Amino acid sequence: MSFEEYSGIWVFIEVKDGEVVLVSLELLGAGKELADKRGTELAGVLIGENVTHLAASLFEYGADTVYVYDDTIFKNYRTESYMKALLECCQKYKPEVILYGATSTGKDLASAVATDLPTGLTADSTILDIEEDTGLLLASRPAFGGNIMATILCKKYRPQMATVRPKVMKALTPEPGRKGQLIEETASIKEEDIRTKVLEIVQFTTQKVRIDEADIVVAGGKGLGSEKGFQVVHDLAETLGGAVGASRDVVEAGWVEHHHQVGQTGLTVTPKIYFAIGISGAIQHIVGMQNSGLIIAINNDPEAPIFQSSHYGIVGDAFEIVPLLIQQFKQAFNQEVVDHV
Ligand SMILES: Cc1cc2nc3c(=O)[nH]c(=O)nc-3n(C[C@H](O)[C@H](O)[C@H](O)COP(=O)(O)OP(=O)(O)OC[C@H]3O[C@@H](n4cnc5c(N)ncnc54)[C@H](O)[C@@H]3O)c2cc1C
Repeated sequence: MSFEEYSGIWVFIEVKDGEVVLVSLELLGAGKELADKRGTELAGVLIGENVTHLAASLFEYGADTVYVYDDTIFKNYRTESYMKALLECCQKYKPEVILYGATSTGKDLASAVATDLPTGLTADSTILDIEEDTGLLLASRPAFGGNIMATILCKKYRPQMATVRPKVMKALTPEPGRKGQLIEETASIKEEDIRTKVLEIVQFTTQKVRIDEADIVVAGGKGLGSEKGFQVVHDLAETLGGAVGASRDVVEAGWVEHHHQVGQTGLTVTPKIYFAIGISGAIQHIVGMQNSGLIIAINNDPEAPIFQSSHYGIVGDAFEIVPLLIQQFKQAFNQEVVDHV
């Protein structure tokens, strides 16, 4: 494999409900730094139905080139169709690096593309850098339960690929009117070649805010005793406009659905504030929330491991403390409203 043929930093642009998802803009910001270091171009790969108009905002967020696959076959995300488009684009233009958001779509697509190319893939990266002279991508991520940062290299294959957690990188300030090169492509895949059909998309209507996109996550654990006891978590989340998270034991008890679960076998969250209420702090939970901006734990056991991973700890009974917090937050918000009138 001749590495000289490969150049350019690419970002897979994820589209949801007709809009570019935030992590793709964050990756354009991160990708721009890598592209500048290598003196190469930054490109986005935009796949979907009726998506071509979105390219304009990608140029404003730093993309020099946008490759577009706009076709009804890409209406809903399906691994086979998106993989085929991206593979063909890779084979034609040979990028040095491809970045994906570590979302369920990004993770699925990246692993399929990596297997088919084949090349290496670093999952859930939180730091990206590149060697200016060799173009070797340095993708770092927490390993061994967050105790070390591992920097993973792909020395033998191109393109190098990484998925990156949402809310870790920063999007550039958009430059209104900035222009780039739009390249419209057509993939050779046909509907009859695709084994999966999307019959229905079911929205989770019970969850007002997604936990992996929320700025505030209020998570509760088995220490709350019952589904009724867990209501304090819903109450605090509602007061703060946050999302409800949970430990696996809570999900297994059936108090909330699996899409609330934080941790190794649930979602990874990086909110600005994470409340852990009645959660012991098992390593499988910690790996899913340890990169939160501010972690506040409430637990009646002063020796609970969760306190070692928290910025603030409140030792006491959640059923006494959480209602007091709700009361204080409500008073503070009311005061703010009064102050603004
Ligand atoms: C392969 C594998 C994968 C796993 N994946 C996950 C995962 O993704 N996410 C996850 O969360 N777990 C996961 N687990 C389970 C994990 O190991 C723990 O069992 C689980 O996180 C414990 O849940 P908990 O903290 O809610 O309950 P507990 O460990 O029972 O802790 C309850 C806590 O509540 C406190 N408490 C009790 N009463 C009160 C009160 N009135 N007020 C305040 N505090 C109180 C207690 O002191 C205790 O610290 C996984 C396990 C395995 C083996």
